[in-house]
Amino acid sequence: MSAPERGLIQIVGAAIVDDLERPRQLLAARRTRPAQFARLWEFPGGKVDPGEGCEAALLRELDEELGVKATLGAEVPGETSQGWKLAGPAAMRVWFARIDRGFPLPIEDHDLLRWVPLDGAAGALEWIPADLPIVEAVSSAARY
Ligand SMILES: Nc1nc2c([nH]c(=O)n2[C@H]2C[C@H](O)[C@@H](COP(=O)(O)OP(=O)(O)OP(=O)(O)O)O2)c(=O)[nH]1
Repeated sequence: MSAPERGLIQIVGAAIVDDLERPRQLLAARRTRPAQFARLWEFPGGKVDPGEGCEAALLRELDEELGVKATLGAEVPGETSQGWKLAGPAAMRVWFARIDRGFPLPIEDHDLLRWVPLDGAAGALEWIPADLPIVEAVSSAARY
């Protein structure tokens, strides 16, 4: 996995879908903090720890935040090697993911989880603004 470059904070996020082969539904999570993002919807995930690989970090975050063991599918490629540019000095790599074990619950950082149809997902919820192009890319990557 590529190490963080040029001081950008590396974030990883999961587009959890009902089925990696024929995705129809996306699992969105509503943040509780900080104030600027509270009540906005996002991809579960978080910061990559120093020395940690991006995919390992994402699997760890999904376990901590939602209580699930997941398998990652394809990456949703962003504009840079560090993924999609977020607000501030941060970028997020995003992978499709499928839950293998556990029922997803908002254990940490979220107060609600919701499955939304991939078709129209960007308009279905109030996403973190930086996530909108990512949600659109996820929806179109899943179209077949
Ligand atoms: N997880 C996640 N973070 C996002 C998304 N979009 C977006 O702008 N962000 C921002 C919000 C935060 O500033 C940052 C992620 O940090 P975080 O707070 O989730 O990471 P963490 O759980 O490891 O945090 P912490 O324990 O160090 O506070 O990226 C998204 O879709 N998912």
